[in-house]
Amino acid sequence: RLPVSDIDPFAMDVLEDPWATHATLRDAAPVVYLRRYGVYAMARYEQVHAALTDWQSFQSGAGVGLSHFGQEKPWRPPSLLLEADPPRHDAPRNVLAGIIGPRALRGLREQWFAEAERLVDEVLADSPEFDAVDRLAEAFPLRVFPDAVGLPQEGREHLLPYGSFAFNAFGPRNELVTSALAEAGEHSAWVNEQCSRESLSDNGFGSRIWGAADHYDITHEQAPLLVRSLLTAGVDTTVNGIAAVLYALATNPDQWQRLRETPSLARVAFDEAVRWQSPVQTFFRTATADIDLGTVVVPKDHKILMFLGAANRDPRRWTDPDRFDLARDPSGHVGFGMGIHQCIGQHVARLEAEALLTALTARIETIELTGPARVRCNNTLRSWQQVPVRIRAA
Ligand code: HEM
Ligand SMILES: O=C(O)c1ccc(C2CC2)cc1
Repeated sequence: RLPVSDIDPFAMDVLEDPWATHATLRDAAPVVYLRRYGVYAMARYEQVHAALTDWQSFQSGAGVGLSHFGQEKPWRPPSLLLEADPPRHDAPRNVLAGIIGPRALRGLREQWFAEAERLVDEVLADSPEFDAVDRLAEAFPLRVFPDAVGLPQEGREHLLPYGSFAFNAFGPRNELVTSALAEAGEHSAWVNEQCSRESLSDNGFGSRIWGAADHYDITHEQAPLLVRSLLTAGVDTTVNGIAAVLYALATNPDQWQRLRETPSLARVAFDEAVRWQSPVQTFFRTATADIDLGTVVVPKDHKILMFLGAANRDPRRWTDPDRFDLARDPSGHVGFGMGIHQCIGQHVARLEAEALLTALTARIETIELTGPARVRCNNTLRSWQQVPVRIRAA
């Protein structure tokens, strides 16, 4: 018998505090039918990992949101990576891998570390009490990433609201989407404009994408969409990943001290925060045929909702999963996905976080929460509105 649930994972109270709902879904069954949306949900690590690594049965080409692109027109032309399956997915993926992969980022390390030190020095020169989202989590990615892409200075304020809308748009057309529709057109127009060759400065990620088209690795028609992928996925994600690690450290003083003693744990701290908070909480797939999952057969063309955040806290996979613990080895988490679509920007994200955490551990003795942290509800992102902290300089 198919376990059915009336849970609404996109309800505001669940988006605000999803962890109990995740536990309910994990414990109900390996696969649960969500009657409200007519989709099949997976919240355990085993099933989520299996679906992420089986792109032939669980396709991305019909969209990775609730909407089925074969039944509804997408709000924007589909991504050539996120919303494409092999073979169409292959060349765009290889091109981006060569531009934002770990080797390609070596030239940015020194510059981003210096930029992080400058930013932390500025923050230290101000009040010891401040909002870590505003002054660090948003400020740092916006200082280094648009320049690395090669964007002009003006209009960058469109980036966060554009990303926020795009992540809301993967979910149902609830109030989070309808309330942002009016302004979405303006943000989208600006983003699309920045993807053209003439908008992008030389030697950035953007101009390198156009260069790949000159070498016939992709077509010139595809180039702007690859730049759009960077602008859509490259900002809100790192902002909320950094907010997550700052929240984790401010609420776990013992872990902050451990990081100060061993600053080389910075990258582990970031990945453990991505596991613990899962900035990207959910994604969908679409069944390419009837999929027999043992307890359930998912009919062809039905949507499957994968709870990455729930899988990352599954006690069947993780010891003491709800604890942020730098002694843990977080590798294998699905916070960056898994398989052929695994986050291609994870190295950019890790470098940003490592640069900022290194600057913070060198200059700050303690960091602690001075009030309740506030979540900004989003259909896909675990997004922080405010993380009020007090710091003591080293
Ligand atoms: C903490 C930061 C980040 C998180 C948590 C994150 C999470 C994810 C996840 C879960 C996926 C898999 C989507 C799927 O399987 O359908 C993904 C894919 C992707 N990410 Fe990230 N991401 C982050 C940062 C970035 C950055 C900084 C960039 C660009 C510079 C980026 C670009 C992409 C792209 C282009 C894909 C699609 C890859 C493909 O389909 O082959 N991401 N990301
Ligand atoms: O290619 C894109 O436009 C794209 C948009 C959003 C993401 C989320 C997973 C980080 C990834 C790619």
